[in-house]
Amino acid sequence: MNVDAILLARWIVPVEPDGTVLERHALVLDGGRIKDLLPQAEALERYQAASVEHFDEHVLIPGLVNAHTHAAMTLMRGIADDLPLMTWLNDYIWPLEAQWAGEAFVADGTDLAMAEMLRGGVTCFSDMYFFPEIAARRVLHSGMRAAIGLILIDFPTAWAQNPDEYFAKNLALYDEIRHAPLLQTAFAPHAPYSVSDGPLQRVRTLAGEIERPIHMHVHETQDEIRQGMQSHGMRPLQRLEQLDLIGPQFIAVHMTQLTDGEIERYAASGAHVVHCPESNLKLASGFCPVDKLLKAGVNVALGTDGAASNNDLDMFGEMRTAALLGKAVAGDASALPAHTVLRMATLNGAKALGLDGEIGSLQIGKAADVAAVRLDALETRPLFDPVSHLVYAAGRHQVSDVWVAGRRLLRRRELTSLDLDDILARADHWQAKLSSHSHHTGQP
Ligand SMILES: CSC[C@H]1O[C@@H](n2cnc3c(O)ncnc32)[C@H](O)[C@@H]1O
Ligand SMILES: [Zn+2]
Repeated sequence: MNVDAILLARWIVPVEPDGTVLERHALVLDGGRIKDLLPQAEALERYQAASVEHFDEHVLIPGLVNAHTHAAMTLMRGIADDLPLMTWLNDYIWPLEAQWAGEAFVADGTDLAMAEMLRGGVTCFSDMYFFPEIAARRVLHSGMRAAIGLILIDFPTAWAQNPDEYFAKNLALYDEIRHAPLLQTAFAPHAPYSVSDGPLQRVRTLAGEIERPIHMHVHETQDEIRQGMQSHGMRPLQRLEQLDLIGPQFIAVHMTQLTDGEIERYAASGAHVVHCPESNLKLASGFCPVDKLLKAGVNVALGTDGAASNNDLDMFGEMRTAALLGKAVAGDASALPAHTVLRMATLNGAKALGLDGEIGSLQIGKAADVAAVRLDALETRPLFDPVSHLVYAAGRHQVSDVWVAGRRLLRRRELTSLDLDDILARADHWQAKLSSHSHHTGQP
């Protein structure tokens, strides 16, 4: 039988149904999908491929899913460090965004983010940022897969002046890209402290009607809880429950402030969590009780958050931090073992986005979203367990190749769809512009 490609790999970690590591197997790709997964000799006997390639020092894994980011914020990497969330947002980030975050900023920042993510094995990301139609256009150009946030916030921005305009633009964007095979949309109301009840009720209704997830920052800091108690007389999660938002379509990002009762109710609701450990650590926001959530049955995915609070989009780093922090928070070295964390960074992200039928594991019939990671570097020798190395020892620079829907977007570390020199030149241009702003405002 004729197929597009056979990838002969030293190891393959399909992630589903369990933590099995397949040795010297072949991944057969055809028409953008995984056609087969079988021992190498059998693959070469059964299939004639346009391309047969050896990955003798590599492990093939499902493409990583960055389940929460603000892609264009790469252009603000390192501009406002060492601050707590609300000072960071109110005094630095929101004023900068008010001045600079227009169409060109979003296009250039999203390209920079996608170049960084592809070189780190990420094939799919869930984005939340202004001018989402521009991000969507850039994602289409790159060949990556993404869930584009249909954003909503109470205050006027360069993108929309009031809730009616936010909804009109979001629904027009949903309509425009609903048939693009690699693009999804998700409602993205910013946070409980920045979106009022009326617009949230409208999100609830629309999300039910057009069957889209709702992606929101929730319980990020203790301050958010205090403010919620003051303004609404209840904790933000309870308010969202009363607004009937919490259910299988809901994706709460951060969740560092949770009581045992809230964990129990959240698990029963079928809603998802995106854990962003590095952003939480850098902003000193708090600790998400990941082990408790997983044990309660909550689907917990992994995200980097934006590059202005992380300060990178490195899902390898995020996996390592999640594993180490998860153990410390649980007070249990057996919490968040390596395979669980790899699953959080792949299948759980896909599940949160409603894409687990399509991506997240190397299962026959799923889309061919794959990353090849070289494990012959001295930093990953000797090797007893490739999954252990992926989470605890490997770095993103060991990613050699990446495919999205069978299209090779990274070939031996070279980007094939994005022009790196041009992206870097545009990053330099924004560095110059934003530096003048910093001087003007006296910010660091
Ligand atoms: C409405 S577009 C997204 C909005 O979110 C801001 N943002 C980035 N990181 C965080 C975070 O960790 N918590 C809350 N808000 C965040 C970003 O700057 C945009 O204004
Ligand atoms: Zn965020």
